[in-house]
Amino acid sequence: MAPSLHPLIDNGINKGDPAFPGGTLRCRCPSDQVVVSLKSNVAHNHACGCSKCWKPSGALFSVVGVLPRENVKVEANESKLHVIDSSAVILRNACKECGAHLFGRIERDHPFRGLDFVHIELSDQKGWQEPQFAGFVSSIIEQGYSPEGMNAVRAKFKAEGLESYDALSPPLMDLIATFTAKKAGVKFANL
Ligand SMILES: N[C@@H](CCC(=O)N[C@@H](CSCO)C(=O)NCC(=O)O)C(=O)O
Ligand SMILES: [Zn+2]
Ligand SMILES: [Zn+2]
Repeated sequence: MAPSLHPLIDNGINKGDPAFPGGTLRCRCPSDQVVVSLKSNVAHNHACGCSKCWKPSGALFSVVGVLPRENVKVEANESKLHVIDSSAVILRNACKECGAHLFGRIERDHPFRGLDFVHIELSDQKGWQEPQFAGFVSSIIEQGYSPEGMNAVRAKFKAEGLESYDALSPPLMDLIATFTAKKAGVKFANL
């Protein structure tokens, strides 16, 4: 049987609406949900196989995108949120009761500081940007997925139209490298 990558990918990807203005995320509690409003669509939405991003049960990957942190606002039940690992680069604010991650924020000097990481499956609205690529694919091995199954995982992403990377997509890796180079005072030239 083909592995379950993520419910938003397994049965075909629904294209988002480029004009989608944003919407509301709710945690998975049956009542007193944590509610977060997002005032824009997400960008760089991707499947992530890393060990820290929140995955629905049974899925090998999370689906996570970014948007400017000023577009993210907790509207209800903020007291239920806690940071699950304060030593991580991305401070993931999760519901203490249901475990859903509402947003991840970076406070340290980092190329993605200013962007929050969110899971649009916590919204029941349609139009969010569809997944663009799969990142940190090999990381699922670190969580116990058999290395022999990796060809099937990458083939399934390909069949759904997504490239697999073992870190992030080339544009994001270029952003990280540019940040690192500028910080080190590197001068760019066409060598
Ligand atoms: N093999 C590791 C990789 C973890 C990792 O570097 N994850 C990335 C991507 S998360 C969203 O794309 C990252 O930036 N992590 C920073 C953080 O998680 O705070 C593993 O699987 O853990
Ligand atoms: Zn909850
Ligand atoms: Zn991740």
